[in-house]
Amino acid sequence: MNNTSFRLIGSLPKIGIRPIIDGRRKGVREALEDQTMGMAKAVAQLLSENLKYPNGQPVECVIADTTIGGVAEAARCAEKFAREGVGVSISVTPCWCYGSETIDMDPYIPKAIWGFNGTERPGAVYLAAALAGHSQKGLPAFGIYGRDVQDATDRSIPEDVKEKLMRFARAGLAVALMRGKSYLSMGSVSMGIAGSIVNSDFFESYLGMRNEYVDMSEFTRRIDEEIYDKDEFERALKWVKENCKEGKDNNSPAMQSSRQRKDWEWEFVVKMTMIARDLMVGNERLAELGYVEEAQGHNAIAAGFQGQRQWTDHFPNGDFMEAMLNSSFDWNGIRAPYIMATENDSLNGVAMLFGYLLTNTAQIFADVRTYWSPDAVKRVTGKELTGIAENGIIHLINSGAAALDGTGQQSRNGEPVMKPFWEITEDEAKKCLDATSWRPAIREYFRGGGFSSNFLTKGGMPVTMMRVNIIKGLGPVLQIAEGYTVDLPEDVHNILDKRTDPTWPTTWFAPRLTGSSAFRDVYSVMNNWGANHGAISYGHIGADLITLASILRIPVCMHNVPEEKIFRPSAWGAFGTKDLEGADYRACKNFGPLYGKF
Ligand SMILES: C[C@H](O)[C@@H](O)[C@@H](O)C(=O)CO
Ligand SMILES: [Mn+2]
Repeated sequence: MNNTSFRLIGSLPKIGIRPIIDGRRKGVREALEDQTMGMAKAVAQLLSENLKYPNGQPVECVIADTTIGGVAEAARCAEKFAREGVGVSISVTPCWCYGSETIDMDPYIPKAIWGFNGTERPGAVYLAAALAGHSQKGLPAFGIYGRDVQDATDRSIPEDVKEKLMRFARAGLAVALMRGKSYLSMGSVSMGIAGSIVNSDFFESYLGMRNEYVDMSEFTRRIDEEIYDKDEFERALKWVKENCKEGKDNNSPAMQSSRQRKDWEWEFVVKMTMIARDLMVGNERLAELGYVEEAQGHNAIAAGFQGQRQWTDHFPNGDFMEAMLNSSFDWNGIRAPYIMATENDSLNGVAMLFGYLLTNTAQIFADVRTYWSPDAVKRVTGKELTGIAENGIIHLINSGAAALDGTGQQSRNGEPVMKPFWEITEDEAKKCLDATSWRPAIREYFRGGGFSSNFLTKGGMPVTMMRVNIIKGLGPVLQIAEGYTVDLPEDVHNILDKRTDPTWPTTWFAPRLTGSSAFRDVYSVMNNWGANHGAISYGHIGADLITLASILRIPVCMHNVPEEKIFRPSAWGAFGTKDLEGADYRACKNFGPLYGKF
């Protein structure tokens, strides 16, 4: 296991816990000290036992030195949190306390309040008063209030409260982790794809991120001038020869490259992979080799590679680089994935980043290529779609950036999964590699050659497809479709796959239908998708995405998450409670992007 790959600059954000108390001494406060601090400790324990940073370490919680009964203690807490690098705050209280005198006023820190549901003391009354204060001051906060009354002596956290604490903490940490990091654009706009017109106003205002841009000629420079670790290169090439099997060449004989050229292409794409990684996060070895500036990297938590067409018309394509970096393993062992968008589609890169930061798992990048209705499948294969595929399927397929974790060759309790890197075994990494062949790139598309990863995702995995789009005059919106990967009968798969580019990785996706609007049927899901790409994350993470989007003030324009799981700041209720989607738009517009005007 190797956790050095998440080596971005900036310490990992902690979760700050603020125990809030009734400030009246000589009876009230003293009687509440233990219970209040007890709640803070219980929340800290819950979160640090259950949440992990992208490097696999447990999330760190910091509790204020004292309970907070008034503004002086609130200020001391804020000072401690700033010193400790707190990025997310949770206030807890079992009693009445003084709203605006005690709340967390930092506008950039996502915040939640848990008000104990008891009646000896009115924790819920404080919760309501503090949330009203937050709303009135334009500092939206999440309210957490257990469904069932607890006894004053009960130190446990009820299940419904746990679920909300965890959902808020995962989303809040994602916000804090991306802040101050970069999206590195390698190259420019790919084939006119709007998502690769990288929009720094969006990254700065909505994500608190910055943009770095390098020309793809930087790859040529580093290859020609040998600005990479040559020892690592030798090791990497040997590993690639042993672990990455070259697949059948689908090019016509006249178009096929010579063995000698293919061997050169392999060396070239391995170098590209190392160089892209070094550009993203730096590499101390380069400083030892005399390249001190290059050793720094761009502090990139996500990146994109233009590839098509100027690069791929001449040089080997970026498929190997993108697929390997997005995966949880390479010649350096099992490690955190690097988030990289193909075709420099930064908006899909952001969706991948959301999925990654919420789950710590590798992501699939794909074209949302074809809706196959049951009738169309019947017509071309003579077969009926059955089971979860019975209403039709969507073919997710793109050369490039799908992580090899997307083969579905990792497992938990006998089921296919995509795991955080620290849970992946050597055997599972090997299985993902064995399930992948590297097919010489189709030269009609990729004149410079290269190798495309080819695999078929195992069916039966719960997954979430997501996508950010920017709409002029409105700003960014998020789309979410939860569903499952599907196993098709082999003959059906072969007929459908051969109609496309069978050298690319395929995921058959069946969204979960709700019977209404965009989820009326599978066709409507495809028809409502806002762009050519989607990012696919393991698990049903739609509820977490909705919480995350609300913190960033990105409205969700399409989702199939059950209403009881939707958790947004309490102020959202003031924009309407009947039509949650409309209320989300109004609330996001009213509060505006977290980091300032778009
Ligand atoms: C090879 C082709 O240009 C593909 O890369 C193209 O269909 C896309 O992926 C567009 O998003
Ligand atoms: Mn594409």
